[in-house]
Amino acid sequence: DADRAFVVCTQLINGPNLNLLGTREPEKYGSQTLSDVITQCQSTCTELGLHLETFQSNHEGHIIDRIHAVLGRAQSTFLVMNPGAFTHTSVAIRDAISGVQVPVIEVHITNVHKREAFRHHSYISDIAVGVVAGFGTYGYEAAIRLAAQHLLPSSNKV
Ligand SMILES: O=C(O)[C@]1(O)C=C(c2cccc(Sc3ccccc3)c2)[C@@H](O)[C@H](O)C1
Repeated sequence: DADRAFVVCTQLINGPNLNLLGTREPEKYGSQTLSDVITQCQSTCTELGLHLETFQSNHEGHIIDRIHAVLGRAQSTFLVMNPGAFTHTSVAIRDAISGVQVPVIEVHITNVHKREAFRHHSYISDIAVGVVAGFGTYGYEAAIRLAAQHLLPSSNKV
């Protein structure tokens, strides 16, 4: 029916070093690999009737190209993004997000506000819908569920 035509796409974007997730510092970043995170996100998206596309890069420009590319991929898209260290450095990624005008939920595995001072500022947070930080890799699933509740037209028809 008409509702089924409404495709909502979750774009999961991970930044530098996150390809190595789960291989070191489990006390900080947990023991799940990025592949485990993607599997969990796919399961959550399937449960919520969302499409999922995933991307990870250690290169700022490639992340920017991916942000540009999400335009026109679906009738409705939102970004779940862990920019990694680019969170604290990249005006260019901020500008790319502003340019595409797609809602973003910023995710951090660690609570960046409990870490070094240079991690306390984000170039993304004030243009994001919201931020999930400090809940480990569950933060990704939480962000998808929050997006489904807060960003998508209400699915309960009266
Ligand atoms: O907490 C995060 O998710 C964060 O975005 C992730 C970061 C980060 C930093 C180094 C490595 C990794 S990923 C990783 C984890 C364990 C072993 C190897 C790589 C993420 C930080 O740069 C950020 O300040 C915070």
